[in-house]
Amino acid sequence: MLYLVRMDVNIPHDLPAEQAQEIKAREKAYSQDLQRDGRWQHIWRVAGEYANYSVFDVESNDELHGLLQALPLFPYMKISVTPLAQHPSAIAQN
Ligand SMILES: O=C(O)CC1=CCC(=O)O1
Repeated sequence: MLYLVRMDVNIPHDLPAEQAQEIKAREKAYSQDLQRDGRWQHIWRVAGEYANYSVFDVESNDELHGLLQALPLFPYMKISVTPLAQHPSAIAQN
């Protein structure tokens, strides 16, 4: 199942810079592991915003929820999820 996910990141200004850097490093490693195993298919920066659009390919809502909840930046994110279905005019199937 495919999901379009938007993540808006809002790190509090009073979080120590070193701690923020450590969380971002863990976020990157976590994200890249999921990209390598194919479940995090795309990640795009929203131009001009501290936000991304991502596409996940997972088995269920519960699996997606588990992956998102485990994001190191999860406590500092607003996340919106859009389930994707096939478009009848698409020439490529996912
Ligand atoms: O910077 C972001 O958009 C948040 C994020 C998600 C995965 C990652 O590496 O950074």
